[in-house]
Amino acid sequence: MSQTIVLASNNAGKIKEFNELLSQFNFEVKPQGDFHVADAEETGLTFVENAILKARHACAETGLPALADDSGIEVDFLNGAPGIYSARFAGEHGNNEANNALLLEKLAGVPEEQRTARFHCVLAFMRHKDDPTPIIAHGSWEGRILESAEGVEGFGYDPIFFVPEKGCSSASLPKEVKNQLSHRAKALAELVEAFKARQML
Ligand SMILES: O=P(O)(O)OP(=O)(O)OP(=O)(O)OC[C@H]1O[C@@H](n2cnc3c(O)ncnc32)[C@H](O)[C@@H]1O
Ligand SMILES: [Mg+2]
Repeated sequence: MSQTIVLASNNAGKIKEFNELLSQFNFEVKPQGDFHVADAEETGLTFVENAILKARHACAETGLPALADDSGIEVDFLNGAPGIYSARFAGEHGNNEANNALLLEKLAGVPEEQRTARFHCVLAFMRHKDDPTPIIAHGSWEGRILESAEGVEGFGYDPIFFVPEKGCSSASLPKEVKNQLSHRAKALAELVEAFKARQML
């Protein structure tokens, strides 16, 4: 399938990772910004609902198939917060520094074994805005919240997310390594299997 797919995201960090992860396929994936698509309203209560809302919005605006990613970090000590609200945890959408600072503050003094957390990524692929069977894929990545930021790679919560199997923050990993281990990489691998099952690849 060598077809244009709209990537229903305005997050530069995600778009970069998708370009790296999808380079092995022969779709042409263009970010929705190329079509001047603004953010969809994320009014869902689950990653799945929000991913569908974003994909449907991009399909409606462009008339093309769309792939959306709704993701975030779930912290056990905070009963799963910030979860679907990860992008706006500290109030202003996409203020990574404020979000990280607030998360560190909420975990101040909490011992290491209680700082467990995981990233989630839900992908939704829709062929058109009325597609009644979106393809949904999910990946997660286990780790814990550090006591201070480390590393300059990645985006979002990466500087404060400790990756046990590598012994460092996800912002300290080379992008190729994050792209092998991450929630997004796992979700994309699942999406590829679903595409194959539907003979779309
Ligand atoms: O909705 P779009 O336009 O895709 O962009 P967004 O930034 O609003 O994206 P989300 O609504 O899915 O919110 C995801 C939040 O989780 C964070 N996040 C998701 N994946 C991440 C990753 O791989 N590393 C670090 N932070 C991540 C990210 O920084 C955001 O704060
Ligand atoms: Mg968003």
